[in-house]
Amino acid sequence: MLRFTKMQGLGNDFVVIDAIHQTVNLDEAALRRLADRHYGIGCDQILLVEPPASDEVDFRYRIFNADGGEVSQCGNGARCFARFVREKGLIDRDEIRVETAAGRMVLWLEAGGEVRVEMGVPRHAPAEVPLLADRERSVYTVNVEGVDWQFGAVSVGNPHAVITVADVDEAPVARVGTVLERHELFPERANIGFMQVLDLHHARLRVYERGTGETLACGSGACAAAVVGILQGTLESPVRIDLPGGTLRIGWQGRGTPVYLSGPAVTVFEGRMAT
Ligand SMILES: N[C@H](CCC[C@H](N)C(=O)O)C(=O)O
Repeated sequence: MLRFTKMQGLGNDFVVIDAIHQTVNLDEAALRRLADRHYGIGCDQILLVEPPASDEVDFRYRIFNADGGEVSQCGNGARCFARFVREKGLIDRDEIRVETAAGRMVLWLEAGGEVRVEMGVPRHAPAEVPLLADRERSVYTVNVEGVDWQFGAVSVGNPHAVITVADVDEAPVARVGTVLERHELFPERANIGFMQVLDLHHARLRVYERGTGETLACGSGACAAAVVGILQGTLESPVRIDLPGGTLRIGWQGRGTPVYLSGPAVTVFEGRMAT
């Protein structure tokens, strides 16, 4: 039986598994079943907590989308990871250093119950997003079903395209998100954000996530939207991002500096599942 903890960050939900104190062998089919909301536990992503590969970090953690694909970054997941290792007594400090496939991050469990994450330095060059483009632009254009969509592109450890719209409630998230998530422009596919700027420090956002579909919140998507808005001159740090599941706070001081994400992380239930 596989022991797991169900967690959520603004409704973006996770199955978190301690792969330090139990042997975990989950192939892509097993991961998909685990994430399935009818035949399994149900979640947007699965997080595997592993021992550190070096003494410079406290843990390593791996991220898998509901489609079973492994990815390198998850902002809401990082906060839940921090809450998990602290609640399980796997660490007795509120500052946690972790390594993912995207690199190293530092997380802080804060007094008010929120978690702050240093998400790393955003990357803007097309080859680093990755995005097929001849050069870096603040705005790219793609045609979907006869309509030109303009977007900003950035990697925050995972690829994001951010489209600015007048009203996120009217945005064609599923129709356009489905096409763009797997568009040939994005060699590794992409997370597609639809952002409505409200004022210089405040925006609304919906995200069609790579490998999962639209989620109630996307932490890396909120970081990507804030970075794109700041570079396009429509936002200034700090930025409050309102997603369907709630609000995240982003700070970024500009190119070459890390982006910071703050928000909640909640344990929902513990369980065991036959795999
Ligand atoms: N779907 C994302 C991974 C999860 C990101 C999201 N849940 C977050 O909070 O950042 C990707 O394929 O890069």
